[in-house]
Amino acid sequence: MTGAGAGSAAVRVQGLWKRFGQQVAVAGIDLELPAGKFIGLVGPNGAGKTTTLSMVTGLLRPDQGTVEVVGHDVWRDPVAVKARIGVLPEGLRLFERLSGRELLSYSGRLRGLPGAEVDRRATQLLDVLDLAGAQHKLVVDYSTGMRKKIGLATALLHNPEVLFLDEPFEGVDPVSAQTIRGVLERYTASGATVVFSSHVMELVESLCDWVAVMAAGRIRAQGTLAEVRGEAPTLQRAFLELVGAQGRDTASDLDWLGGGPR
Ligand SMILES: Nc1ncnc2c1ncn2[C@@H]1O[C@H](COP(=O)(O)OP(=O)(O)OP(=O)(O)O)[C@@H](O)[C@H]1O
Repeated sequence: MTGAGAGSAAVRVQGLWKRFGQQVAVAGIDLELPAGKFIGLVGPNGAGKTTTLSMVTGLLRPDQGTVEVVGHDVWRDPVAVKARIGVLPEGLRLFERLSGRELLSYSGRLRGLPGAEVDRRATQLLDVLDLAGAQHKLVVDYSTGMRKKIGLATALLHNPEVLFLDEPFEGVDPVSAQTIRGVLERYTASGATVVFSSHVMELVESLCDWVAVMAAGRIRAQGTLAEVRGEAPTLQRAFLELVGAQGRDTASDLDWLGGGPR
């Protein structure tokens, strides 16, 4: 593994902004994500997680600010960055008319890997992700969980230094989630970095050793799980306090629901 070693930053974000018309999606955030960690970017719906990950991975140009991934500027040196990262984006687009095996072969060759090595890695990834039986099926016929898994295999095939995953467990059943989790744990144990977004706190708490909390386009807290949790009993409670959502009385807003007139 080259580039960022343990102790250095895998991702460094400074003064990052993104507006869509009047809507400020990301409001001048600074982030320093340590290398070799399992990192969770958490926040409520609309917090700006996807917009942030898109800018960090070179998919969306920021209005302002800089992003460095393993020491390379994402917008000045995009090829160097893209060679070192794997991305599982939101609303993953795949080549639907290829089989899972063909998709991996194609992706591996696009990445410049030798054919024999692509085949070797593809066989192992298909096996570990429980997709060996479906490898000759067209991707269009894959279920949601299978799509996430083949997307993950594609993102891992070139052995990236940093892996970015936008809601990797959404729509995934517990068995597939466990499989994905096992692969990610093995990957970070080798010194690589995983950055994933989620709004499922229990998941983040059980997987991550480092967390950044985002709300309304700003970073509300970042640090180790223990630092962000602070005195709160769970990350969920700390999160609700950080995003200012605790104590909202939904019951009185919905007094007609259930027992009232129909
Ligand atoms: N292409 C776009 N055009 C206009 N507004 C956008 C666009 N993309 C995002 N936004 C807005 O920016 C804000 C942040 O959205 P974003 O998708 O980054 O949030 P998120 O934290 O990923 O949310 P979720 O957890 O619901 O996916 C939202 O208010 C959203 O409506």
